[in-house]
Amino acid sequence: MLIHIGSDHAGLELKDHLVGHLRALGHSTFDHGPFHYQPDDDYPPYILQTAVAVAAGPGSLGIVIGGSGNGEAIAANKVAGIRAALAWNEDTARLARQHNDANVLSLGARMHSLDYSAALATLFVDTPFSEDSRHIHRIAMIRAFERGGEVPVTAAVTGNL
Ligand SMILES: O=C(CO)[C@H](O)[C@H](O)COP(=O)(O)O
Repeated sequence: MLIHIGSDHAGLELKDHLVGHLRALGHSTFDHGPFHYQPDDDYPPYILQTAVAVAAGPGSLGIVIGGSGNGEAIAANKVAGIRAALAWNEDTARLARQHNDANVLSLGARMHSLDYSAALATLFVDTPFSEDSRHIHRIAMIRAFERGGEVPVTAAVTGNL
């Protein structure tokens, strides 16, 4: 599998660690930087470049990394076609794929050890989407909103009118 990866200064060490880890598992990686430690660099350019590459390459996945992973998930989710999920334990990493068909994993490098983050990345990459109809339906609603800007109306919402 091709995995695009990007970070900022706070995620640089983990990014480099994950590139080696994922390659050792047989995956291809595309490193979107940064390539040197600059303590005042900004995450949006690296993260948006990573997310755009994932959106342009169906079947590929992405991993974005910062100190918390919050801003990285926010930025990646601005790219059409991206479903980025912040994972902080095994369940959230697995469910991001099973329920959300997330194509980008966001990690907070300051929240976990290198080894634990690598375990979360492995889980994310190895877990398939469940293909359950309820999840397909919900993701389709998000995609329709992304494309047309229309908020889906549910039975519960209609009942409040
Ligand atoms: O996680 C992040 C964004 O969500 C950044 O990595 C974090 O904000 C960087 O912090 P600092 O500039 O203080 O090193």
